[in-house]
Amino acid sequence: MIQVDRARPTLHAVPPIARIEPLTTARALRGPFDYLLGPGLEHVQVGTLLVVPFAGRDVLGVVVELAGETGVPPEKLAAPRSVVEPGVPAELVALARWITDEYCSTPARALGLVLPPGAGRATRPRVRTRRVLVAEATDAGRAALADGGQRLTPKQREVLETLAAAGPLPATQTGGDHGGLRRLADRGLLQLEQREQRRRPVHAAVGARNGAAPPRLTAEQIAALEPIVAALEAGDGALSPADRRFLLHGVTGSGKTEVYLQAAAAALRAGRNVIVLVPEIALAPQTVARFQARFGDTVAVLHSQLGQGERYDEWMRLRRGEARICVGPRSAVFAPLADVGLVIVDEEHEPAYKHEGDPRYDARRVAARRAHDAGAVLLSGSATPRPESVHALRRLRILRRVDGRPLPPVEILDMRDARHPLHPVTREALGDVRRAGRKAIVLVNRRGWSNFLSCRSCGRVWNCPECDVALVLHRSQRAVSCHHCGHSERVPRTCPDCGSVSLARHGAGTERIEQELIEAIGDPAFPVFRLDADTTATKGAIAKALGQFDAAPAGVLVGTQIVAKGHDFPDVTLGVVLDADQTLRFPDFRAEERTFSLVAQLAGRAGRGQHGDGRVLVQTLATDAPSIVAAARHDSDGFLAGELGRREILRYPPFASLIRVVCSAPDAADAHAAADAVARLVDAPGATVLGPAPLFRLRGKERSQLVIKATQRRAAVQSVAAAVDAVARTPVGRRVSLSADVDPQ
Ligand SMILES: Nc1ncnc2c1ncn2[C@@H]1O[C@H](COP(=O)(O)OP(=O)(O)OP(=O)(O)O)[C@@H](O)[C@H]1O
Ligand SMILES: [Zn+2]
Repeated sequence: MIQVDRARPTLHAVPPIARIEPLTTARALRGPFDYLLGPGLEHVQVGTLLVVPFAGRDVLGVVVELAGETGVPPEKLAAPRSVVEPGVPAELVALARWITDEYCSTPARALGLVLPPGAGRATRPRVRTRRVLVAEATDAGRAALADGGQRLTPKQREVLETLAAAGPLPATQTGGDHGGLRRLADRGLLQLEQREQRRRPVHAAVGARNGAAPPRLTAEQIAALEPIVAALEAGDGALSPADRRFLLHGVTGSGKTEVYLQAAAAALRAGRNVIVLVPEIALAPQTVARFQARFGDTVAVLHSQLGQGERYDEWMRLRRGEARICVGPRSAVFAPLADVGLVIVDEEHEPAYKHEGDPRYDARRVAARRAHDAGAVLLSGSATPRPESVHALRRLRILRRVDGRPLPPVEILDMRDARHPLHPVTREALGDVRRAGRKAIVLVNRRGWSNFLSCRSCGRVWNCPECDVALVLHRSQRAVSCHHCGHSERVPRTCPDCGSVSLARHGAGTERIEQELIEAIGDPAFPVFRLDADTTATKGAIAKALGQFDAAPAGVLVGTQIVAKGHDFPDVTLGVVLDADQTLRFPDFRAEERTFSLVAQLAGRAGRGQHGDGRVLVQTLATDAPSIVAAARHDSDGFLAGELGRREILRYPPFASLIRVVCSAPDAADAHAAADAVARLVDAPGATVLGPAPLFRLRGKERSQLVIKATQRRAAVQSVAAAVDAVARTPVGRRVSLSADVDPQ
């Protein structure tokens, strides 16, 4: 490896040079590095994976540029050792390089996002295509069966008959052994061949009711689809990039998925390929199933719950163009499709689009970038879009549900004097649903039994020893646990400070509400299903629970936010939100947006079927909160206008970009000093630095935070990245871990 002296470049014209980013974790080394492409490597392109000698060992590297000259004397250039197949498309290399700069990351980390499944840092691929030996009868073999001209043993006849009837079969399914098959192959009676076998992922199909035939669109769906299709059919350069970015803002139940499906069909007709992002694969079984029902094997699904072999095969199908639609969560934005013509972002308001590890990318922003680079149409959709998207994208409205029903009326229930977690009106309404044999959904945005425990005599509160937060009681596990670090201990019986045995439980989570509902309803024919992180820890559990609720003739689904996510159950007539202001109590500029979307999304689950109108109840202490009032009126335009006005005054996104820097260390003074040092170094036009401010202790680490508000995003990101790097190298910086998060959620 040779570091180029960029200050005094003496350029040498030489045979092809590959600029390669080695996939190492070292932050200090700044690539790319030049390597000489000798004989046998003429076919190397941008995106080719190569094993290269680097810092005394062999590492995997990605070609990011080809060049005809170099600043390194040619005799000092090393040569790559070997090519590792498959490589990645050049456009994904460009996307990864953009992410490096956009999200304060490193080239190796960003390139790690676009590699084929299984090709981590190892210099040898860990997964490959699976091959099986396949036997197929030849014409001679068929003739031998028919005229008996060839001598065949009964066993040989049986094998040939099987193959003649079934067509090509894996050798193990022919009934013959290996030697026997070989002998028949040698006589030309059958053909033996290694063929690729696809590992096919299986998906739970929840409620894919609409089969493969598209329904007739409503007038509003047609009006929304028209400009999208026009943009897909417009030639290159006919439209500006801004005219290719759409926001489908349709009320819950307005048939947005159908618009996506038909837009995808239009893209395929135009010869282009499609990426469909969903917030979380486990929460989107209906969307996945609808795409598969409509497009069959043209759809590949990519997500982390697949086995590595399945993921590899799906990735290869996309890479080779055998599959032309990729459906998946945020990482599917890196699908290796060529010629992408349409990128869909479903439920674009969902925080799951933000990746919380380095690189801390926002898949919505990456989707916009990828669409821009590919000349593709971007189609984001939601019933409760983010103010950012309303501000930036061409908005297409759908105001009515496909079934022509109005959105259900929403009542706000004042809980300020309540003694019981369920308001009397809520109890009554549940009774009505039970008598009518329908379904209800109850949202409690917190799992566990109660939020915290305190001692009635001395006031002690049980906190996590590692984090500054209260421990939550989980009765069935007989434990109190921390929802931040997972710390868990036995439920206390006495107070260790004063010895009192009188302990108070405060608040109600899903576990307690489940119990309250069972007691209040008291009817085995009206079951209560609970859906939260505790009941769905195992793979496939969410889809299973949703499937059970869907299949039940009647009942209640109680759970955390999961219950409000885009599900389409036709017989839900009541939706209830408990403690609706809980999300407002977070000190976060998105608190209003989150609260509005939670209430509006839950409201959207009710009254979608032919069973008459739905009803929605919102229990809250903050009956006047603008986000709750607006959601109760289904007034998303009013809410968005108010929210955009507020953000403009306060300079929050979309009127500025936010960058958050968190410094954490065992010692609070170190964390604060590091944050302070970063604050002093950040210097970019139009950027203001807020903080340092203390954050609550997490996993035993004291934390200090800065928030940078920037009007010139790129300059601010660069300045923050440089400041963080500089502070990390100081004595105090070595005792602190620093992370920079662009577009924090
Ligand atoms: N034109 C149509 N005619 C009849 N049924 C339709 C039509 N379009 C969509 N549907 C059906 O209406 C139901 C609701 O559609 P869909 O789930 O796409 O709504 P949505 O807008 O995505 O709602 P949400 O925002 O709540 O997720 C689905 O069962 C879908 O198959
Ligand atoms: Zn903890």
